[in-house]
Amino acid sequence: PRADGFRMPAEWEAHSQTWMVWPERPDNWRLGGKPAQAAFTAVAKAIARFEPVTVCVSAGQYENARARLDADNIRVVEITTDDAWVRDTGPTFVVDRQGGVRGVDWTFNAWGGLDGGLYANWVRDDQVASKILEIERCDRYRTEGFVLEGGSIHVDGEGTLITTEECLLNRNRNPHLSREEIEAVLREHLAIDTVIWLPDGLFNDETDGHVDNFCCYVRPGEVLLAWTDDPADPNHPRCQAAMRVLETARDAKGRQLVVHKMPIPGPIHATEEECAGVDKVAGTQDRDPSIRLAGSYVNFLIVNGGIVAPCFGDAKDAEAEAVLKRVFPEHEVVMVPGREILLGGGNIHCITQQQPAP
Ligand SMILES: NCCCCCC(N)=O
Repeated sequence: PRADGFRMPAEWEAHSQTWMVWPERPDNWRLGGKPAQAAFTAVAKAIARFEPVTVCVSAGQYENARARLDADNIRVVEITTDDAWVRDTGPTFVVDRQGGVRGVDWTFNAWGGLDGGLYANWVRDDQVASKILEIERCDRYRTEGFVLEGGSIHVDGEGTLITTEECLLNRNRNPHLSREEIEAVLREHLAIDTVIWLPDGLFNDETDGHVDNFCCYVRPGEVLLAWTDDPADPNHPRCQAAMRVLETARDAKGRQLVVHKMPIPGPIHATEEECAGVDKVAGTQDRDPSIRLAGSYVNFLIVNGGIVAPCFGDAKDAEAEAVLKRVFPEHEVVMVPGREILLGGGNIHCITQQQPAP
């Protein structure tokens, strides 16, 4: 893409729409996905206030999804997928200066394949990016054999990318490549010059520490980092290590970074009842009340003129909303319940994929 004049725009640059996929697999979503479908519907309707939304759904759920997504700005199309994480299975869109929009179709292996992956078969999810690009008639760059999820990277649109070593250097993604070789693929595909490597992402993040659940860009030169001051919290050393990197980093323009802090909700755990509603299937990640969930207010989506962020019914919800309003004074901040999405292992950024305007 870089050689063709394309780059990955920042999330705050104008969108033509946002993509989502309807949840249903009963071994990841409790009660056949019904509570998650309600949560996804609320997210879709919140986004649709700011920009068009396309929701991809299976044939079996088409009629139900179409009926429940009853808003003008929401289109519903039928495609087959394995699950509903379009941040990771969808294309990473790239744009040029002449109004061109194309997509990078990364190889997907369910967050680790046979070495820690979250479900046993991911062929359909590895096809999602190309199906979306077909629907949009966008040209496609396929990175056959290079595994990456969109949730594991954030860019400032000016040549800098932030990611985590925990994910991109994990042996279950690209064990055949060195850090330098991975950086070279990112530089070429996204037209970035500098990679800022945070050591680890959020504690117990089943994606192996996706950056979109831990640290994101607010504007060029300014980032938002999940933060705790509690030395007893297992996130404490992770936050400290990330801060040390961010304080000494220089971005592609040579800027030092301003680091805004975002509180971490919880600790949040699934209840016995919530876990009882999830099918047990060999090869699929198990759900247990003893496991602390990787809840994060950083896992929000920037849309045209708005911020759509998760709330958790947590004591820190109000503080999180205030932080978002402070760092995004030009955007309308909308908080949408995120617990049902978190029970599936991610949140609002993970279930969305923005398509930049030409
Ligand atoms: N159970 C699968 C969870 C995947 C979460 C995706 C993400 N970007 O966080």
